[in-house]
Amino acid sequence: MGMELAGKQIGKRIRLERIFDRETGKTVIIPMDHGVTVGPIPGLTDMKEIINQVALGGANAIVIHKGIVTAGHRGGGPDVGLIIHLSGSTSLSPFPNTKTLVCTVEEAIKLGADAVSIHVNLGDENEREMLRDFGEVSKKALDWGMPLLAMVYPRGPKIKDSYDPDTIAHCARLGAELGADVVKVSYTGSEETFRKVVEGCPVPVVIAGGPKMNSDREVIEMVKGAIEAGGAGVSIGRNAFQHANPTKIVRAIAQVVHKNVSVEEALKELEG
Ligand SMILES: CC(=O)[C@@H](O)[C@H](O)C(=O)COP(=O)(O)O
Ligand SMILES: N[C@@H](CC=O)C(=O)O
Repeated sequence: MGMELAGKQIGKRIRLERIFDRETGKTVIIPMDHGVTVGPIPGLTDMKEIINQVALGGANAIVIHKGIVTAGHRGGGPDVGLIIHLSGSTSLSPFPNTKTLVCTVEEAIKLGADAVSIHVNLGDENEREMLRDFGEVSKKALDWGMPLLAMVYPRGPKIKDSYDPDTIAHCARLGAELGADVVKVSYTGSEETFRKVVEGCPVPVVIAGGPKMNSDREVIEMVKGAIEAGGAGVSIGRNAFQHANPTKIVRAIAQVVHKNVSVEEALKELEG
């Protein structure tokens, strides 16, 4: 291995340590990029405040768009890893599932990013463009020693069940094969089926949260299932920032992710 390649790999490793807990090797990521997709939804009005609340709960990293970096930087409080999202699309578009690149790896570096993320929807009519973008971004990320998180979801006319375990395993595997350091996919609904996703993917897998659930128990059970299956953590947005007490729910999730506490213990944390 030449010096140049070794140097790049140490860059990725150092940055990954800012978004993964160094002791547990796991992560609690809170994505807050929804403003681009659906506008200023509840929970994401005051970005400084919500970033502070999830950081106080022990989040390891947040995902935000480039323009929010300045607006959301607190300059105080517990540090939280910064993942800048490179993809965008809106619910207003005739092609809401076609993501386009809205930021570059170089811009993210200038903004202080610890990692970048990209979103690809498999099965979309414009899948080929998103795959081409993915390949180009992963090359740039490797060149710059910048960790890459890939959010890969099955969304398109041929997708009958976007939670089908084999389809989600395909999404995770594609993320790793195209050069992501971490992949984020939907939870398959059970520990047993999610284990197959993890086993089929050579890089860490984290779960997305999905729409706001009806109870804390549902959220915690999902996190527990993912961790028991060998998942590397979570990337949960709405179920964290739309919770009545974001700091508490993030703390409870972090207890499961990093300490593997039981569902009951985590729920007690929420009551306390
Ligand atoms: C806004 C999005 O497009 C989502 O994919 C978001 O980035 C995400 O990571 C998931 O957030 P949840 O609210 O947990 O579904
Ligand atoms: N590391 C930064 C990320 C956001 O600006 C922080 O914790 O404030």
